[in-house]
Amino acid sequence: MPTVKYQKDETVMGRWPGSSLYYQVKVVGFDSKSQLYTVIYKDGTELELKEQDIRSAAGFQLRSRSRSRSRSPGRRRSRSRSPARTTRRSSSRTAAAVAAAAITESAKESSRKDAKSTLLGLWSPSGAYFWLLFLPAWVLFLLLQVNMEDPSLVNFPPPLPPLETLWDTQAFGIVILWILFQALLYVLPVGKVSEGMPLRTGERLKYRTNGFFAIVVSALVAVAAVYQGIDLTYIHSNFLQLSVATFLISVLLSIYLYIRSRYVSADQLALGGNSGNVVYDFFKGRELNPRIKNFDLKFFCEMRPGLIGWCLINFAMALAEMKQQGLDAPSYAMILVNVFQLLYVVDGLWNEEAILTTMDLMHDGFGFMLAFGDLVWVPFTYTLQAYYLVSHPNPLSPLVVALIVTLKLVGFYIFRKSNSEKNAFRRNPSDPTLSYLKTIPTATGKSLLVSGWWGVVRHPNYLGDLIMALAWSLPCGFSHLLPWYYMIYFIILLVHRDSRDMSNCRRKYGSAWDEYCRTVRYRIIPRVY
Ligand SMILES: NC(=O)c1ccc[n+]([C@@H]2O[C@H](COP(=O)([O-])OP(=O)(O)OC[C@H]3O[C@@H](n4cnc5c(N)ncnc54)[C@H](OP(=O)(O)O)[C@@H]3O)[C@@H](O)[C@H]2O)c1
Ligand SMILES: CC(C)CCC[C@@H](C)[C@H]1CC[C@H]2C3=C(CC[C@]12C)[C@@]1(C)CC[C@H](O)C(C)(C)[C@@H]1CC3
Repeated sequence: MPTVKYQKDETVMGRWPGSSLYYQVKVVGFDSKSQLYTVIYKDGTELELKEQDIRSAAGFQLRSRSRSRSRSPGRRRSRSRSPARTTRRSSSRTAAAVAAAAITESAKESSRKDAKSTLLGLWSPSGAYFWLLFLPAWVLFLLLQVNMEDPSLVNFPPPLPPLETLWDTQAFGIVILWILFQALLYVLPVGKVSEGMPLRTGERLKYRTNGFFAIVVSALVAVAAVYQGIDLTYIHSNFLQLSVATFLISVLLSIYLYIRSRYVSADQLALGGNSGNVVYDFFKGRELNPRIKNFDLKFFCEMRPGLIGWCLINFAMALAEMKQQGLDAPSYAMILVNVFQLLYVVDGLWNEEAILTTMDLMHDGFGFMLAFGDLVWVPFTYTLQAYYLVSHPNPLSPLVVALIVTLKLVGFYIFRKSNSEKNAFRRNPSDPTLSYLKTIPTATGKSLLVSGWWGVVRHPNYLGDLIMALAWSLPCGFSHLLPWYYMIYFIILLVHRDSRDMSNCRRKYGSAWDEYCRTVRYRIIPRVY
């Protein structure tokens, strides 16, 4: 290739199509007719790139550096502290360092865009201050409401208990013991070891996916505790204290996560949460997969203490209902809420491997938002329906029970089938059992499903999840808005996640994504949204 800019076998930086990310690639050829270079990425993906999407490795690094230098003094200070950056500086000519520089620059650029452009500034730096204060206050508000005879949004401010009663050392100890117990179950060499999706470095992390084992052991321990005379209704009567203790743990964990993220190499950072704004980055999380040896903190927190805790709390609420209302068995409504949510959690743990292809695991950093979400938000707000039923009975006829069960099963079917279809396809695109599905190839080498569940709407799994959420609220009746809180929150969460995912996919897949959106027109509800 005598007249072309980049030579065969040269190592250069190639732009990932549809994104602003540059990765190290090797030039394998040039087609003078189309004026396209064929390049090969480290993971073996071969693509054709235009000259303007390629930069020389050395030039790229010089540009990245000079661009960063012009930034705020705050950022200049942090440069000299981070070991990742020290590595880059000391071995500036190595290809790995150039790749790290590229990733840091892209991560920052993507973070800055993210920080600027999202829904109502929700995840903007100033939004982060708001959410940091609002989320814990909102949980407190809900928990104070649910105990009232007539919970209502207009009870504002709800009567606050004396501040000193919110702290309880015993409650703190119980939460710590619970987390340690779950950690112990997680590290036991029982169950399968699964591989995560390839990281930017091409590496695949290993995860012990023994969540089903963990919930079975936890259930046996809970039942044994009841038979030993341990009063689990303690959870109901000390709910506020338990939630405050867990909140404190989530804050300490987030501080630890933020500090450690300052010392990891650039390729371990998530693409969001690295804007340079401390509060925003603390909130969104900087490190993609924080691990202590093989112990994956994000995976553990997302799948274990909060999720299994949710079921334990529901069970305790059923016992509290029997105690408070003098029943021999829980009410139909309480049984439905317990069984439905238990099924949801058990299904998540049974298919634990599938979590490895979700947005949180693949793309999001681990910071306050997820730590708080996993440890506090899930167990203390997703249990509101069961908590509500303890003091607000809602008798159901067998016909209504049958209708609600049918609705739940329909939702569950859509949710499970669609998630399994995508998970199986992402893990093995040439899986013979999926060969009947139509796909669109993308420039990244990955394809998009355009038939089957993912051809009905762009997020069939959200549709199933929403139908299930409806079935969780119906048993509580229509007297108050509070048990419908989950449904309302969930609509907002999923609509926001959908739009976040849409823009990420557009950035990743470019025109192939547009084609997918033209073919599959609706996002979550066929013909409606
Ligand atoms: N209960 C709760 O609080 C709660 C909250 C949130 C989510 N969830 C549930 O958690 C599950 C995971 O949700 P998620 O938000 O992580 O999103 P998801 O729908 O599991 O994942 C989105 C990703 O799937 C891939 N994808 C999208 N369209 C595709 C297509 N046509 N063909 C192949 N791959 C495609 C894309 O990633 P790649 O192309 O990069 O693979 C996209 O980024 C869902 O079932 C959701 O309902 C529950
Ligand atoms: C407002 C914030 C505090 C929002 C925090 C969001 C998180 C609580 C959720 C984000 C992804 C969610 C999720 C599950 C639980 C809730 C989240 C962590 C999940 C583990 C529930 C069980 C399911 O089967 C699931 C594994 C599919 C699911 C994955 C995503």
